[in-house]
Amino acid sequence: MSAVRSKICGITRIEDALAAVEAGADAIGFVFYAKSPRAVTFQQARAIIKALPPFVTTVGLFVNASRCELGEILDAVPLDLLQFHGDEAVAECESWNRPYIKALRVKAGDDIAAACDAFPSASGILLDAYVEGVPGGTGEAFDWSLIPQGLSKPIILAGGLNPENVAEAIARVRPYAVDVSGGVEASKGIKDHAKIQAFIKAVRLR
Ligand SMILES: O=C(O)c1ccccc1N[C@@H]1O[C@H](COP(=O)(O)O)[C@@H](O)[C@H]1O
Repeated sequence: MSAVRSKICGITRIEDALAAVEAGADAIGFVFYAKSPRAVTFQQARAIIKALPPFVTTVGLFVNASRCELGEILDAVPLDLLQFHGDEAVAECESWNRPYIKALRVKAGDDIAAACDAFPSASGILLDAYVEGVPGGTGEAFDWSLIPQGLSKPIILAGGLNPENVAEAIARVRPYAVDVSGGVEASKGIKDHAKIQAFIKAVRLR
């Protein structure tokens, strides 16, 4: 099995971004969703990215953003990958001509294979927990046994992951990558560097 990649999401401070990179994270994520306690402005994200060494993937997370808002952010911030975490249709995700991943919020009865197939242009599909009324970043895990084998896209597993459960999650789901936000925080939007290190260590031990 090839190495499982990791993304630390909800970065709001330069020191947290550098701690994630130092620990070995492959990607860091910026939440451009005003209702999130981890929301960043484009100025914040730009300053953090400027402080990064090379070869770290920068991901911008959006939830049903307007074209105007998204366009302004893409003009201002050098993002490598877009993460659509709302109800965006495939045409909208594709329309920016940037690599993107699409988040699906999983609940019992969902046809995950069909949902993956609905986004053929996505670089990967992120599976997160479904929590009514909240688009993501809930800290809730979902039932990993709902994920079928042989999906058409690389799977990024998210939702309630933390240093204690990520190894089991990887063993059971065998995802391409894992994504964490709340599970490595000291408080909302502020990362705990020891938790980031423990998380990446657990990912790498798999
Ligand atoms: O982090 C947020 O605040 C957020 C807000 C809206 C949509 C998604 C959000 N985060 C993403 O949610 C998943 C799971 O997060 P957690 O580890 O359970 O806290 C992850 O992909 C985050 O990128």
